[in-house]
Amino acid sequence: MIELKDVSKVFTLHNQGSAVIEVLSGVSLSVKPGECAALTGSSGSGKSTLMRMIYGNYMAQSGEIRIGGTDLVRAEPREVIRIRRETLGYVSQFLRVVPRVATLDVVAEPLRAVGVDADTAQARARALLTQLNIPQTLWSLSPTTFSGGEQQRVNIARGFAHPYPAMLLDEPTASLDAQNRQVVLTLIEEAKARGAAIIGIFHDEAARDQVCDREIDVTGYAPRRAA
Ligand SMILES: Nc1ncnc2c1ncn2[C@@H]1O[C@H](COP(=O)(O)OP(=O)(O)OP(=O)(O)O)[C@@H](O)[C@H]1O
Repeated sequence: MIELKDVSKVFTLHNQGSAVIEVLSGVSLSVKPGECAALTGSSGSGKSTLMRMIYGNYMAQSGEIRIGGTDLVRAEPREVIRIRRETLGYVSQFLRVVPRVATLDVVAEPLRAVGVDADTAQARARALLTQLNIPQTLWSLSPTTFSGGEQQRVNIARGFAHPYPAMLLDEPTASLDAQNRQVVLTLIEEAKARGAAIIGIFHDEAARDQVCDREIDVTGYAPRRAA
């Protein structure tokens, strides 16, 4: 479902004398439906960079990034947007708050975007917000003024609303209390059970051990330096 072949990433810092930072080279990996792989490796090894390339936020210099058969490295922007809407979900730690939109609609939106009717989408949003312990009194308000932890949970609810066949999770349990952390781990296990292919970054080792089937050490893709 998620397949990378010989992917590399070089940053060129045009505002700093065109300094070149080689981060990753020769990344080849494949994650099957129902499988969760954790990206590991030391700080600065390129875990977030790899995740952002798979989502299409960073351009890969070479190689192929296939999501359900489509190569995102060569896809038209319109196709990338379609894949993000239908196939590839991304859950980060932070909610990009949409001004003036009620929390219930923020969470239901990914389902509405793929054509699910309003009642069904809102029912799913209500179930997720309840599961993630967001008080009902907040559902009709915009999450702009919510606490950091509440925004994070709204973001997780939104990220799990649509059953994406592929998902990227960036520290989904960071800074959650024990109860909500367990809810997120259950959502990940449910996503795997329905066949989602998942790649995640988890600094929370116990969470990683509970939901991930294997680890991919990104340090192994450091570019070879000339001696
Ligand atoms: N937008 C960017 N422009 C230039 N360099 C970048 C950019 N993003 C990341 N880098 C560089 O790429 C390298 C890898 O960074 P990245 O954030 O992917 O590491 P990481 O493994 O996720 O680290 P951490 O565990 O500390 O979050 C670092 O040396 C960083 O400076």
